[in-house]
Formats: sequence, C-alpha cells, structure tokens
Amino acid sequence: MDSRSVARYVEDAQHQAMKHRLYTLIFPMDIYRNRVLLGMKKRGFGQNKLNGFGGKVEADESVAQGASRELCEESGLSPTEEPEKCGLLLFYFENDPVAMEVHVFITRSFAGQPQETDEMRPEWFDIREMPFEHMWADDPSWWPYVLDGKLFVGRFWFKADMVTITRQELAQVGSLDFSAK
Ligand SMILES: CNc1ncnc2c1ncn2[C@@H]1O[C@H](COP(=O)(O)OP(=O)(O)OP(=O)(O)O)[C@@H](O)[C@H]1O
Repeated sequence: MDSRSVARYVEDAQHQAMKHRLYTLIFPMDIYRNRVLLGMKKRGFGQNKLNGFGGKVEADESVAQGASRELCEESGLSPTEEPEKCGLLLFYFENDPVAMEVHVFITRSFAGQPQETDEMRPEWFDIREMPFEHMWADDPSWWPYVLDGKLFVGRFWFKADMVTITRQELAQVGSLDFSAK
C-alpha cells in the first residue's frame, strides 16, 4: 500500500489486506454565482459521466498537489490557494482486487478560464441542481456534505456493472488529517 494512503486507518482486516490506488477529485466552486465546474469525461474510466476533475496521484507529489495538477491538466483552471480537503472515499468494485482511495477537494480560488481538453469538457452547474443522473451513483450521497462544509468519509461497494451499489457507509468526521491521529 502507498505510504501516503490513509486507507490503513480503516479498522477492517479485509480492507487493510487490499491494495489501494490513490486518486484525487476536485471541484472548483464559484461562490459568487453558486456554481460548480464539472467535466464530461471524454475517455477512460468514467467515460461519458460528469464529475469533478482528478486522477491518479503521482509518486513524487502530495494528494493536494495531485489535485491541483489534475485540475490544470483537465480544465484549464489553476488553484491560487492550496485546495481544501473535504472528504475521503473508498471504492470497491466486484472482481477488482484494487480499491480506489479518492481524496476529495474543493477550491474557491482559481485563475484561468475553463477550456475543453482531450479528457474533459467543462461546464458550470448550479450547486443545488446537480446533474446526478449523469454522475457516478455514489455522488448524490456525499454531495450534501460538500455543500454543508462537513468533512466526510465514505465507503461504497459496486457491482461489476459499475452502477449498482450493494453496500455503503458514510459518516461525517471531525478531521481528515489522519497522520495526526
Ligand atoms: C466509483 N465512484 C466514483 N465517484 C466519483 N468519482 C470517481 C469514482 N470513481 C472514480 N472517480 C474519479 O474518477 C477519476 C478517474 O481518474 P482517471 O481518469 O482514471 O485518472 P488519470 O487522469 O490519472 O488517468 P489516465 O491519465 O487517463 O490514465 C478520478 O478523479 C477519480 O477520483
């Protein structure tokens, strides 16, 4: 397991025995107009879904750096402050021995204009009218925590169809600073 992974703090032997891959997911928020920038994923994992921006964390960067880098690469916006942590999501897919550990961030302070890239087609949405029918099935469960500014940890078990959730756990937490635990 990646030493930066916080997955080891989950008190579940089955979970701890699994390999985890680190990902980021970042949502640029326009607080003046109550909008969030989503991107239509044009290729690869989650193709044709709307989502925040993100991807795999590289070996030489922190998760926050990874979130900033992916935002620049995929949307044309660059955060002008350190992105804010808002949640941790763990995804398990039937028949896949590797769990996804997704670090969720928002940024309210960024430069640039959204631009379409090879990977994403960005579009603004009202934060209270999210297009959940075009998003991952777990998103409606935890998005309210983001809106309320509550930190959260969630685990979702997906069937191989990548749509059906067979089990889920979601809770508000006081801190996402696991290293200080
Ligand atoms: C299962 N429910 C889910 N709900 C919400 N978001 C989800 C998700 N599952 C994956 N995600 C996000 O999808 C992106 C995939 O990243 P992905 O394109 O594979 O990474 P990366 O850009 O490094 O890939 P390539 O460079 O194309 O290999 C990444 O932000 C990750 O957090």
